[in-house]
Amino acid sequence: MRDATIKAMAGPRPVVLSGPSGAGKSTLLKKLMKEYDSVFGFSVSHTTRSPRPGEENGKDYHFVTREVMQAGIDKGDFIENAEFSGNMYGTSKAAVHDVQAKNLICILDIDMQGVRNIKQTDLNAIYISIQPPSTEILEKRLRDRKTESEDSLQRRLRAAKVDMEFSKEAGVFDVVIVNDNLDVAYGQLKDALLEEINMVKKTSASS
Ligand SMILES: Nc1ncnc2c1ncn2[C@@H]1O[C@H](COP(=O)(O)OP(=O)(O)OP(=O)(O)O)[C@@H](O)[C@H]1O
Ligand SMILES: Nc1nc2c(ncn2[C@@H]2O[C@H](COP(=O)(O)O)[C@@H](O)[C@H]2O)c(=O)[nH]1
Repeated sequence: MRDATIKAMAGPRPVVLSGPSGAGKSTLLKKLMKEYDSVFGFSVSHTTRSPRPGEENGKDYHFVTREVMQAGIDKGDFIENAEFSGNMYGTSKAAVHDVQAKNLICILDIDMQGVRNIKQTDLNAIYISIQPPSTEILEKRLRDRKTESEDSLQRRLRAAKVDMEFSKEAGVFDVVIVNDNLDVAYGQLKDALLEEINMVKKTSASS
């Protein structure tokens, strides 16, 4: 079992969104956070990749060097960390703590290595996999997003194949959503989280 420091902040169950790069995790979670801004809070990960146009340091990610990230890992500041497509990514204890301290549902957007590692903590998360309708559509979405070099795109597509198999493993995910039509997928995501959403709304109305 990994470090259980986070357990002390027991509140609503965190939500882990995972799935191939380009499947639509950020798109869905941004919609969710817009509709329920007083219910969800985003766990801001650290990464060594460069910011994309429009991404803000401290909001989308904490953009750091490998040296800074490794020092934080060595100090025990991270719940989990992974290497993905040539860059380091990780969830700090502070990122989750900051959201839970506000009594919000903490959303983590992490890859499958992160899922495996978070599963070994006391976080008691709800695990949701966002999958693309097909690898062809995934590739088109990633290309159209225009954020990746050809090398990064190919690495992400290779990782996607493994991820798509991982999503079929029994007992890993509570819900698997195929993000074909965005509105349908968003409806399924809301349905999966309805109980938690209502619980947080009820708690904040009574306090
Ligand atoms: N249902 C959908 N139909 C068509 N396009 C979509 C749909 N969902 C998301 N997209 C588009 O696909 C692209 C990838 O989506 P998004 O960036 O949300 O993926 P992601 O899973 O968060 O990727 P990453 O893990 O790399 O951050 C974006 O350009 C987004 O606008
Ligand atoms: N294990 C972790 N994976 C993470 C974290 N933050 C993001 N991610 C995943 O990385 C890929 C690529 O993200 P991108 O923003 O460069 O497209 C994607 O699958 C994310 O889910 C993290 O803290 N830990």
